[in-house]
Amino acid sequence: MSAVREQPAVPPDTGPRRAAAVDVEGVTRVFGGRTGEVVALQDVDLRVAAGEFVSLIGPSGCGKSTLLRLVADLDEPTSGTVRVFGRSAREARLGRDYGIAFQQAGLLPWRTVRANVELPLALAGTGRAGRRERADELLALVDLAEFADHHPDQLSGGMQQRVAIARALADEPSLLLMDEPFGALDEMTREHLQAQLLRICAETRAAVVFVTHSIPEAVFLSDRVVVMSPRPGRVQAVVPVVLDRAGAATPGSGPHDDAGDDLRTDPAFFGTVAAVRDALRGTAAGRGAEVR
Ligand SMILES: Nc1ncnc2c1ncn2[C@@H]1O[C@H](COP(=O)(O)OP(=O)(O)OP(=O)(O)O)[C@@H](O)[C@H]1O
Repeated sequence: MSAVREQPAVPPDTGPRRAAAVDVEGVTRVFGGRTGEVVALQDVDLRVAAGEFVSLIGPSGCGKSTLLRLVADLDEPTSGTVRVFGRSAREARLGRDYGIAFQQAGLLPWRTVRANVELPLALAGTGRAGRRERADELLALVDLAEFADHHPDQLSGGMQQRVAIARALADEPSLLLMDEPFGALDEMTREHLQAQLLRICAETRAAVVFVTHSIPEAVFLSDRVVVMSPRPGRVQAVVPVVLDRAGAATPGSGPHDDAGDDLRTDPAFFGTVAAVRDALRGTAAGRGAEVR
């Protein structure tokens, strides 16, 4: 446990100075309310390097979504700073530096599924033919090609989430902010999309900040798993994930072609799952953490 805790939430700066995808420094977020103040986050530091995949995990109410919302400039810290590729969170939002897929799909009900996926491309000025081609490619990726002309209310919750994931990927952002994007999906679809997400991130070199309640999901996807403590939310532990992803990606098997079964049965995978579980037990002892 102590070896795990010693891992920094801020990875060492290597090579020439390059802006981190996400740089959260000393962030506190206090919500005021009639029943008193809630310190959702206290003095949180988190640095996500360009191209790095970091998951946030922790008991319900520990501030994971709040942290993601601060990075996405959907909320502001009470104190501390948030920078995205060296810019303020607001500048990054205006510059569309990232794609978002949150728990609620947030699709526009009056647009077709294809038109929803095309939206970031339209904002980026991509021509009609290019938008359509890319949207259809992404809809095929999330197995929704035949629903391109449907409207969101004709789709199940899980299908809507998959549309939101396709939309988040449309403009090949260098940063993806994902809040339990696979939460409403069945296990097989979930594993398939996890593997697809890894493949896409490897191809596009996108950094990802990913909120989940699932320890195996966090370990399967991440370079580092950040374990947060219950209120006030803080970074409690950081568990590095060292898996032989390249070795598992042989043709016909591994995360690049199927659901990543080779990795999921690797002893190193189980060992890391156990390390995250231990870290969570440390943070959530007696508090009934909602983690699987
Ligand atoms: N807009 C708000 N106003 C008041 N309190 C809030 C607001 N948003 C979040 N909180 C509080 O901040 C704390 C952290 O909430 P947050 O949603 O970030 O937790 P979480 O770790 O994402 O939880 P879960 O795993 O259940 O989704 C909670 O106590 C919550 O009640």
